[in-house]
Order: sequence, then structure tokens, then C-alpha cells
Amino acid sequence: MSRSIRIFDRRSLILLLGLLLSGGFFATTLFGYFVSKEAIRSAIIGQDLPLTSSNIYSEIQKDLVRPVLISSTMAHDTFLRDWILRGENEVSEMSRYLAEIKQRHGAFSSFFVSDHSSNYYTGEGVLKQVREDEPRDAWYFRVRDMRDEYEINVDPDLANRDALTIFINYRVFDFDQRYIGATGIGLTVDSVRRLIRDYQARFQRTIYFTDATGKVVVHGGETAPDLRQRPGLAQQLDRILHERTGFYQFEDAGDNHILNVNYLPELKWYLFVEQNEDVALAGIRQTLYVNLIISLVVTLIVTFLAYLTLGSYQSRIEKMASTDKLTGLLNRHAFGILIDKLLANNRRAPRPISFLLADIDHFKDINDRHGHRIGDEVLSNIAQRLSATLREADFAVRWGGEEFLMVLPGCPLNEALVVAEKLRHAIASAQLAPGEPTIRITLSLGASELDDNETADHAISRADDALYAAKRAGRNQVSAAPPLG
Ligand SMILES: Nc1nc2c(ncn2[C@@H]2O[C@H](COP(=O)(O)OP(=O)(O)OP(=O)(O)O)[C@@H](O)[C@H]2O)c(=O)[nH]1
Repeated sequence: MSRSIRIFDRRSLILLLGLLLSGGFFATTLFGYFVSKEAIRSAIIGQDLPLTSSNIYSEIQKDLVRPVLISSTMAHDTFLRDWILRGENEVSEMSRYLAEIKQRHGAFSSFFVSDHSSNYYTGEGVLKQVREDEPRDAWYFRVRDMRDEYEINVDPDLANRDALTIFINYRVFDFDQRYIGATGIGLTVDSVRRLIRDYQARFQRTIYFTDATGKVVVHGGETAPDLRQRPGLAQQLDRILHERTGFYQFEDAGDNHILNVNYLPELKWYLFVEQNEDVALAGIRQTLYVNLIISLVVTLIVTFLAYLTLGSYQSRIEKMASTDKLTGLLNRHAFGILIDKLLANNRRAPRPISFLLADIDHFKDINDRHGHRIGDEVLSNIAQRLSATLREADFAVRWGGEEFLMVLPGCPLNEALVVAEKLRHAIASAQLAPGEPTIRITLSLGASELDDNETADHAISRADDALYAAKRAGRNQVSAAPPLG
């Protein structure tokens, strides 16, 4: 019969290993995530948004600043002013002039509105007359009354099938600085919108231009977003417009947005470039999840392998620590642990326990006559016999050199004596040294039953006394210790 003694708690060790591994993985993965998050954040603020902003800025400059200069040249053109002051007589001269400007500069439209006649001239002649009661002409009267030299206005162009057009409306003065009309060119915003859309699609950034009131004038979507309807942004909008340039942050629909704003003085517009930080971090968040899953799987595999390996080592170590090398029986150290357990159980559910102490008769002679190797062989075979003869619940211990202790739980003294006889007979009748057929081995046994008020040591010493009584009585016999008074 073999028993194993628990030397250390494998489960606690595995738990500790698992915790250390998963804690280490978790900490490094999270650390990596936060470092990457900060790197992405500073890249958004330090590079991505400013770069997008300056790209869009230079594109819009290309598309708009030049037209502003062209419109300025038109407003200061002596031919144009002379022609008006002369009475707007030859319409073909004006339309040739406007057609040439349009064609030379690749504009979408070119125009002049005379304050004197209210005629709206284009490259094709007089398009119409502007009227104060016509909402579509409101721009002209606004330009007429404004203080600035020019304005940039996004409107559908009547002359070009109402395509969304940016007009540069320049005020024209005669040589005495009296207002005489408005001129300029119109160009489609499609190229700017295409660029904005392209940037939005590639970098998941939202890009738009606003005027000084915060109204979106050019954007890449279908409908112009209303910034005042976005609570996180709306509460900062006036400050942003006042500061003109800078970085801002706001929450929208639970996501954090980083905003780069630049004022474009030539256009009197603001360029907003927005990055949804949570969208930008989606990639590394996915990496974080994948890393966490890999860490978890590695932790599970490592702890499982460690569990298996430790299990096999532990049982080997436990076996080595608790068994006698020669006989394979439990040693006295193991006996100490097992008897404590047995007695603890016995206190909960009392039942008789008996001890048998066996000693080989004249074992010294066997060693002396046949040598220690045969002596060892005999010891080992006796141990096997004893174990084989005992019940599953009993256990045998190598007590001393040629002494064996048998513990019989649930067995009163009278039954223990029967077992002792069985053991004695089993040994006496066996051939325990096959190479030396003449060797005959006998055992002397002492038996005792543990008394309720007695320690195991005391009961064993009584069995020892009985064993010596058996020796004294001629050996190869069983002797019982009398029950305690
Ligand atoms: N071969 C071998 N001999 C052992 C071992 N352990 C103890 N012995 C021997 O067992 C012998 C025990 O001798 P004694 O205590 O004099 O007793 P005995 O000869 O058996 O005589 P009685 O017990 O009086 O019948 C000693 O010679 C020890 O050296 C062991 O592991 N292997």
C-alpha cells in the first residue's frame, strides 16, 4: 500500500505563477498600449493635423488666393472703370473683357455688376439686372454696403446651372474713390471639396471651413454640419473663433475629438481639421485585445504545463520524502503525518486503532552468514509480503532496521491478533531469499490497541513491550499488550 504526503501546496504555487505571468503580461501590454496611445496622440497633435491643415491650406490658397488677386486686378483695371464711366455703351467690349479673364485664368465665371445701371455683365453679355427685392441678389447689396474691399461668398451660381461656387466679390471705385459696382470671378469649390473628401476618407478626419460666425461654408459631406448643434464644440466655438489658431479637444457622442484650427486671413475663413481620437486608436486597441488574448493563452499554456510538470515532480519528491528507499514502505516521518491525520479523523468518528510491531528474528545472523545484500533482499521481500497481506485501510512503516510497524485503523485488539498471526504465518511460510533456499525467516510481533486516553507513542511502546515479551518467549510468535487499566 502506498501513501503520499503533501509537502507543499501545488495549487498555490500554480496560482502564484499564473498571477505573476498574467500580471506581468497585463502590465507590459497595458504599458505598451498607453505608450502607443500617447505617441499616436502627440503625432495627431504635432504632425497629422497640422500637416493636413497646411496641405488643405496650400490647396485652397492655390484655388482661392490667386482668384482674389485676379479679382483685385479687375477691380483696379482702368479699362473696366473707364468703360463704366463712359456710360456702359459697347456691351460687347465688356463681355469680351470678362470672357477673356474667365478663359485666361480658368475661372468658372467672371462678372461685373454696375451700380449705375444694375446690369449684371458676364462673358456672354448682360445676364440680368440686380434687384434689391430679389433674395438671390442680396449679395450685391451687401457688397455695395460693406466696409471691406472684397468678400468671399459661397453661393449657387445662376450663370452656371446653380453649381456651388465661391465668388470673390470685389468693390470697384472710380478715380475719385466713388463706388461704381462690383466685379470678380467665381470658381467651383469642387476641387477643394474633392480634396477634403479624399483626406476625410484616408485619415478619418473631418475637415471644413467656417466663416467668422462659425457657420460652415465649405465641407466634404452632403449637408453642412452645424457646429452649434455639437454641445462639446459649441461651448468652445466663440473662444476658438476669437483665438483663431490652436488645438482644442471636445467630446462628441462619447468620443474624444482633437481639433486643429487655423485662420486663413486671405479668405477670412477658419480651417477646422478634426480627428476622432477613438477612431484613430481603434488599431492599437485591437492590438491591445489581441495581445491580451495571446498573453492569456500563453499564461494558460505555461501554467498548465507547469502544473503537469510540478505534479509529476511533486509526487516523486513526496514519494522520496515519505518512503523508505529499500523497502518502499512509509518511513517514520510519513508515519508522523499520517497518524496525526488518522487521530484527528478518529476524534470526529471514534473507532478502535491497533498497532502491530514486528521484528525479524535473528536477523543479525542472516547478515553475518549471507551478507548484507541478502539481508537487504530479505528486508525488501518481507515488506512486500506484509503490505500484500494487510488490508487497504492499514499501512505498514519501516520502524527501525529490521522492525516494522503496522497501523490497523478500525481494528480492535482481538482482530489485530488475528492479523498478526496471519502476518507471522505469511513470513514463516515464504521463501524470502530465492537465491538462498535454506534461509528461513520468522517474525516476532507485539500488539496493542490504542486506548481512548493514550497517545500513539505510548500505545506503540506498549506494543514494543509485547514484542519483547514474544522474543523472550522464544520468538516466532505474537504477544498482546494488556489493555490499559
Ligand atoms: N542488511 C541489512 N541489515 C540491517 C539493516 N538495518 C539493520 N540491520 C541489521 O539488523 C540487525 C539487527 O540485529 P539485532 O538488533 O541484534 O537483532 P537480531 O539479530 O534480529 O536478533 P533478535 O531481534 O533478538 O531476534 C543488525 O545486525 C543490523 O545491522 C538493513 O537495512 N539492511
